[in-house]
Amino acid sequence: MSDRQQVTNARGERIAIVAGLRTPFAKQATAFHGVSALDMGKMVVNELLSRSELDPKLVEQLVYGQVVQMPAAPNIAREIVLGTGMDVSTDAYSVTRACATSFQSTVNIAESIMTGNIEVGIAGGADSSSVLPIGVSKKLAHALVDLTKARTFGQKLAIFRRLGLKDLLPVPPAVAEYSTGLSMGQTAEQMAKSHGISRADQDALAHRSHSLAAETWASGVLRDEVMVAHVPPYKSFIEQDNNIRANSELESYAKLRPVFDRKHGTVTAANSTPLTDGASAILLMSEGKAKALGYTPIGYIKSYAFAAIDVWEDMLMGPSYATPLALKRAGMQLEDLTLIEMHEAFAAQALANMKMFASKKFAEEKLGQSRAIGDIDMTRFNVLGGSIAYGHPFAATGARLITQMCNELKRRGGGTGLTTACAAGGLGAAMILEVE
Ligand SMILES: CC(=O)SCCNC(=O)CCNC(=O)[C@H](O)C(C)(C)COP(=O)(O)OP(=O)(O)OC[C@H]1O[C@@H](n2cnc3c(N)ncnc32)[C@H](O)[C@@H]1OP(=O)(O)O
Repeated sequence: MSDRQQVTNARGERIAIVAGLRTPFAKQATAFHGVSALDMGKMVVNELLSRSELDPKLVEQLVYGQVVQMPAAPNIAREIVLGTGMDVSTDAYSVTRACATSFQSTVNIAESIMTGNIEVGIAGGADSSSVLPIGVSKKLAHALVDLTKARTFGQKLAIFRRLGLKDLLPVPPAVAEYSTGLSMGQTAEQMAKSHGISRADQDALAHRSHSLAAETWASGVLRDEVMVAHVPPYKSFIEQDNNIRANSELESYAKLRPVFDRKHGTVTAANSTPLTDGASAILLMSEGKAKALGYTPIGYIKSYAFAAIDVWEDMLMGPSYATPLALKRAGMQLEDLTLIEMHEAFAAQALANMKMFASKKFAEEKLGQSRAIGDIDMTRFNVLGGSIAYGHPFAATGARLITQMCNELKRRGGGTGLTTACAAGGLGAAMILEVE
């Protein structure tokens, strides 16, 4: 069996990315405070359809995701269809793959096109860190269920007596690994220590990210892929990501105290992604359908791969496992790529992955291959800045990376670009895009 992946339908047509769009990304409890992931998802899908001038009836499937679930609307994809101008007969389902969720939704639509089940679909993801499903303690939840079964006043009183004051406190969702209890930030600390990533290197990468993202916004190129979002009840709007720091001084990064290991740590608010609100969406079609409808795709999917590793150590190392698979499936080496876009969950995580890309030992011991994945040339790496600056609404990030990569490759006259992300659960995603 060949290692090469055939990302085409039965007619040999490629999977075309026709357009991509996102809302601006806003720091927690700022411009999108009170706006749910579902509402942001509706905004972006509506605007994508309107900008594409596509008859909604032609969209056969919508696959969407969110990481922090809204219990009242568990199938966010279907709610988007029902809450926008889309046709009610558009099939819709939701997926989750933690921070790689919109890589997954994009692949789901691509695979539906590859099998010939559909010709046109929309993928994406949204997350809100401001509208959260605040839960109750396990003891209170247990008691509330028991209360529904209690028949007498005495039985009800006995149930209340089991509860202490702290059992009544609300419980927000944790940005932590379920099976280890470690937060993502603690995992980043762990990776900084096991891979010898210095505080100075982390701060320098974060500073680079902000500086490049600020330059990119100033250049005006993001206007094509970032909508102006009018925030319900439509008294305010946000037109630009609000976490990016233009003209920030590297010295100010060094002054911050570490957050996740206050005594010996190196991971700070400045070299981590902030908690963020936002949504993104991508319109995909078979190459033939795109052509028939008169669209010029912004890119095509050349290969993709997902990988999974253990969660106890180096859990955010997914790019180092998924990338070699995607490269092999594309029949390429790292140095063949025009650009590389790696999700920066934390500077420590991105730098640890970059170090492992260059390590022959890692390749031999962990990947079973004699050659290192390759040295990352910084002139091709996250050239427009990364998630540390733009922010990271978990499920929306993958589609941001894919869209931004296609548009930047196009501006550079075409080529191939790798987009890759780590995700909770020890997962990794990689997708290689080609642009003419
Ligand atoms: C697979 C994955 O992607 S895993 C990743 C999942 N995501 C996460 O885990 C989110 C991680 N991030 C977080 O939890 C939070 O952003 C934290 C805990 C790191 C920081 O939260 P907060 O303390 O609320 O951050 P906040 O924005 O208030 O910044 C704290 C301080 O640092 C300062 N600061 C932040 N960034 C910078 C910067 N780039 N330069 C200088 N100062 C900065 C702020 O101005 C603020 O200063 P102040 O206290 O004087 O006002």
